[in-house]
Amino acid sequence: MSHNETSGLHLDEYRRYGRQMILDNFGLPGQLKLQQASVVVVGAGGLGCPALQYLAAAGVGRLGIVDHDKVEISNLARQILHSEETVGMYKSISAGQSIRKLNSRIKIDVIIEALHSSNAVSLLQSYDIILDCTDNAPTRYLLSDTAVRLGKPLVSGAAQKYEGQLCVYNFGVDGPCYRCLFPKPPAIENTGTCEETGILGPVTGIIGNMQALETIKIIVGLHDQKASMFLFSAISVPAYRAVKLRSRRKTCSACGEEDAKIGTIEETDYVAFCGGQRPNWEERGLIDDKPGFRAKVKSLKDDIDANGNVCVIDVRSPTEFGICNLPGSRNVPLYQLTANPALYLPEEKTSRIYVVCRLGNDSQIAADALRSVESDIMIQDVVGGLRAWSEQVDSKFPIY
Ligand SMILES: Nc1ncnc2c1ncn2[C@@H]1O[C@H](COP(=O)(O)OP(=O)(O)OP(=O)(O)O)[C@@H](O)[C@H]1O
Ligand SMILES: [Zn+2]
Repeated sequence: MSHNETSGLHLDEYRRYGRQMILDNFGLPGQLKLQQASVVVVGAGGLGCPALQYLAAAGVGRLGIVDHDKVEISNLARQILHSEETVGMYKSISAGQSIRKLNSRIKIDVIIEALHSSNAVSLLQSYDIILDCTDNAPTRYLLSDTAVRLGKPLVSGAAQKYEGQLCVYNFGVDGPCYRCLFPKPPAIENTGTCEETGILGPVTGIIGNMQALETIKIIVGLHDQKASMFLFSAISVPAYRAVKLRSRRKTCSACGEEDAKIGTIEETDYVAFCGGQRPNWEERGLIDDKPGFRAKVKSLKDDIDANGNVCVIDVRSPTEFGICNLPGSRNVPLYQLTANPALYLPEEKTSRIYVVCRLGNDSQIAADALRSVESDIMIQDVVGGLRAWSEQVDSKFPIY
């Protein structure tokens, strides 16, 4: 294939990209800007897949894909670069393969790593634009702080249930960062994952596509550089809303004036900032260090096998407890337990209490509450809950 020396595009690429190149204010210069641009997409899930797909198709010259997770069958309803054949494969590899088939000219960096405060700057610094396609609060703050530190725009997407949001942070003369808008992390109860709250695939498709669109606009120079937040709700009329945003906050601890500043990214504990650990963050490799307060399902099983009767408190609702439960476990719904934890300490002598729920989040709250009234007994929540029990210990235990 011949290369057009004067323009920098291959001859076949005129045909390939012609439909976008003939647009007003796009032209050959726009296409060349895309070709020379580098974009890193953090998270190759519901948002990352469509974003990557359109960026690759449009001819962005270099794409980085950061994700440490593997493809699961439950991802296929929305994470459209993965397929039945790539279940079990690392998402970065699976997504990389898909977009490679779509566009063999572009450079693709497959990065199988979780973004932590220790590696964020080094992994992201060589790209022009950063896309936040992740799903958890610590990573959102980490990405925003890193974008501020590196002086790069952050195209951030979020989607849950029937709703989605899109915003470009740290862009333009005085565009705000994520911390300007959300100085405090969301309450822990409001940070559920798609697994917990549900999500409709096309909603992530819309937001992920818009992330690609905003990115292309920034690269080509079509973006008005005014800060706004785009809100989508599939079941509202109208479905779309945009809110103008104020400029950078002078007192912002990340992008504001010197004296209000947070410490370095490397020194910041983003998980602690977001209110402490959620078991699924640990399970999903988002946390480096592990506290002594939790038990893996396998150690609960070993304890039951060795000692027969162990003390297990199940904090799900009675209805859920009625669907399935661990033999010998005692049902104390979360709200009841947290209202008066002392009431639910075991009468018989025991050295250890396990607290379990469906997915391993409520149990952590309950274990904290029990610890606040009892310090002699080892109180542990069961990481991953009954879901993990079914997946790792007893495949006949129902998953619902
Ligand atoms: N710190 C991080 N570093 C790298 N990738 C991350 C980080 N945090 C989240 N991700 C990735 O972002 C993606 C988010 O996508 P999404 O929520 O659609 O997927 P999921 O977590 O597989 O879904 P589900 O909640 O249904 O299990 C995941 O693939 C996840 O691994
Ligand atoms: Zn800020």
